[in-house]
Amino acid sequence: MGSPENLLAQPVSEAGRAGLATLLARPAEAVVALDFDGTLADIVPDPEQARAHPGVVRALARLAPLLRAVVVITGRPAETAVRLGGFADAAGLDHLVVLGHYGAERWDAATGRIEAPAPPPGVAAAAAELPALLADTGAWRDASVEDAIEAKGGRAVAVHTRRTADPQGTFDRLRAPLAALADRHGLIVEPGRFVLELRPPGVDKGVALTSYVREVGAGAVLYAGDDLGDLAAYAAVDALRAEGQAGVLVCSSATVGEGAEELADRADLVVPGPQGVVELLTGLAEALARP
Ligand SMILES: O=P(O)(O)OC[C@H]1O[C@H](O[C@H]2O[C@H](CO)[C@@H](O)[C@H](O)[C@H]2O)[C@H](O)[C@@H](O)[C@@H]1O
Repeated sequence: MGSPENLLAQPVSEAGRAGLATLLARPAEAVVALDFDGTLADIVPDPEQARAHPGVVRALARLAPLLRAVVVITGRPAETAVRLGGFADAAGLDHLVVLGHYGAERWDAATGRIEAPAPPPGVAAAAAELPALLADTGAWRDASVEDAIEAKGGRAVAVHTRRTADPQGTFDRLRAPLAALADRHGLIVEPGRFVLELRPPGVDKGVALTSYVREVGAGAVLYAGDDLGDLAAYAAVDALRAEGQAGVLVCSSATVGEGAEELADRADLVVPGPQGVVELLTGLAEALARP
């Protein structure tokens, strides 16, 4: 019989292989951190129709009890990710944490409660200007402006171009006007897969991940993501590795193109979308459960 590592796909980098070996040797010190859309949930045209890939809850429930912690870090509101993920009251996930809005919000399965700061000023005012701004671009002839705007619980507002006739062209044309709108209201623009999100500055997935790793005293971290917003978490894992911690960077290659190629280039391990992430999580659980 081979070693536990041999049950799993091998990272391409030396640092990734060392990170995986440490995670498997000392799982009680390890955190597995996961993005939601594109990593745990397949990309779909309507954000409200996204769901955790079948097998995610079962794979996480097998893995979580073997590790220090499992955390989901997402641009979605925490409540949305918990609902779309089916994470509430899931057996085996009683210590799951979901950090929503890039870390501004936190849901703990242990309490079922969400901690969230007051809604940031500027979001409501920026959102009120969006319909007219989007209509003026002329890009929404075949799609609805209302369907393009995701309210995100009043803490951010996202503009989706996936359902326009020219998703990339519309995305490119909107970058400058949305940056100006965000600036006028003290917000920043977070670009993603055919989405431009106006949100408050001051937090990102890297800040959220580092703070969580320190909170639980982890010595190893595996982070899996698929989009530009995950690059901050990649940088955080690189910084932790520079401090001597173990780290593995996983890219879920949910869809090719869409602007997130840098993630695949920087990853230690590329897996084919949420199905590949489920297989990786299941493989980790099986390797760790072996006597
Ligand atoms: O941090 P994440 O969990 O990856 O969330 C980032 C954004 O994901 C969502 O948009 C993406 O998924 C949609 C559903 O599959 C898709 O239609 C869209 O094109 C993608 O960009 C979400 O709607 C955004 O609010 C998140 O910020």
